[in-house]
Amino acid sequence: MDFVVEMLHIRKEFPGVVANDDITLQLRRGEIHALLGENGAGKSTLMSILFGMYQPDKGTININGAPVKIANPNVANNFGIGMVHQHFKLVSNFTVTENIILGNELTRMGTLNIQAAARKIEQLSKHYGLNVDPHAKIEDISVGMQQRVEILKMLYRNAEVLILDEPSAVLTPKEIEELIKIMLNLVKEGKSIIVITHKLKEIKAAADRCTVIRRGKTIGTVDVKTTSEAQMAEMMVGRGVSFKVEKTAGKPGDVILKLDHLTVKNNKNVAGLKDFSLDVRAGEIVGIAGVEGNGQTELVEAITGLRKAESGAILLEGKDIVRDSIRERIDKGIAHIPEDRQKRGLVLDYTLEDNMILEVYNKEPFSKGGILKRSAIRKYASDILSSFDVRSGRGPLSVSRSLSGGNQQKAIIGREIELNPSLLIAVQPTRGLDVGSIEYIHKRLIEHRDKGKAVLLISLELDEVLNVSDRIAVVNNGELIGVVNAAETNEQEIGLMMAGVGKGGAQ
Ligand SMILES: Nc1ncnc2c1ncn2[C@@H]1O[C@H](COP(=O)(O)OP(=O)(O)OP(=O)(O)O)[C@@H](O)[C@H]1O
Repeated sequence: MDFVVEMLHIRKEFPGVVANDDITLQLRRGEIHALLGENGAGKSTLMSILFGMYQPDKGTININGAPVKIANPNVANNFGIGMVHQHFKLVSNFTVTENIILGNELTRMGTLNIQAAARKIEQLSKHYGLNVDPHAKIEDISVGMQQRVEILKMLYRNAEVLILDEPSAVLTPKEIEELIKIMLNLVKEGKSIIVITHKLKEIKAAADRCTVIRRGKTIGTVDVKTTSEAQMAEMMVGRGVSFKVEKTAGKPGDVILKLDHLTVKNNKNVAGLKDFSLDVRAGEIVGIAGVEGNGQTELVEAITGLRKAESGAILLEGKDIVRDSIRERIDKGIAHIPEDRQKRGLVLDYTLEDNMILEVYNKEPFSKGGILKRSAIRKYASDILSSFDVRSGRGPLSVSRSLSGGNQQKAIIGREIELNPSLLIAVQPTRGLDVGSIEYIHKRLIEHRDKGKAVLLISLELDEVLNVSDRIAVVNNGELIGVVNAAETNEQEIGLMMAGVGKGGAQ
């Protein structure tokens, strides 16, 4: 068999955790190979080893049949291996071309030949159907386009093996479709791809084979065509997983959050949210459906106090909070699971336990007279971490940065739900989570609702909005297009409304 990469019996240990325990993955030339596993199963670690960022404690890597040592990412590049990380590594005020050639500059007699580089990038972009403008600035292009720049960066360096780490987590459904097309184009041209993803649907649509790992161990490699989504999910989690969200009808009570003709400016200083009115009641989950960038960020930031509202009112349990500080809003009962877990959700260099008390450290029993009470903090944090199954090497004492992305997300969700807020704002709560964790988080959101609390769910996953919400408010271009009952609508109707067509009536 023609394997371009073989990772055989790989072991990698971190303090307190064996991230990879005898893992084997063999990549055939010209295939798309999915790497599937729960949050913290060891996927990123394995790929970081292949990309030369970590050295394995045991095991061998063969490239084109010959054993190699990949000392660092430059060596990986020289072996034809490229990687697109979950969090892109682009300089936002540089152009596409400048980013791509960074560290690999074409020079002619000592001067940078940017035109030649731009021409090469244009050719590559055309050849692989990427549609990237080499002269655009990173800060002006969409996330999907930025990801293509990362792909181009690999191609520019002649990568033969492309590693994509959860590439669809940041994309809109349409961008995901385009990415799948691009991946299929790449393998048609002879490249080989390893893709880490939690989305079984995408594995079915794009991958040839799938290797499943669980808690650091290989469970097996399967042919995607002949294996169902449910079978793959079961291999991954070790039990059957329900894809359907179980919930009874909501029992909406008093209005908890009232948005009254709210207008909020976006970063470009024009109205990103326009004259927006919506009620969220106790005992209900209201989902916001919309294509990314249609006012969701402005909406959430105005409610949480991260952004000023231009006009209109925000009432929490009947009282206007528009002029309240962020802390005052938290104290009044608003909790927020933010979209960007690394920037807004966690202080990455703090321990997990310190992150668990970010909003309450100044209260008893966590501090008294300005002195932190460690034992109370540790107990509080440990309880959240075990109830949300946050897996890490040293429990509450783990540095948050060392956690896998999905476990970071679970820690944030646990912290916010534990505040028992009257209004929980959940933005993309299950982004990057495995199917088992998604099932659990959905259950907890519904439990929170059933305690008589209000939940505002903002998600780009239409399935999630449809399954979890009681009512769905659709936004387009910063305006409310309509509100519909989740039980009485479907993907088509919501999709049309997201495009700005039609209005529901369940306000
Ligand atoms: N640098 C590190 N130091 C200590 N522990 C680490 C480090 N990197 C990873 N780990 C631990 O190794 C385990 C595997 O993590 P890894 O990031 O490989 O998981 P993953 O499968 O990619 O998860 P996810 O789907 O959540 O991204 C986790 O328990 C994580 O906490």
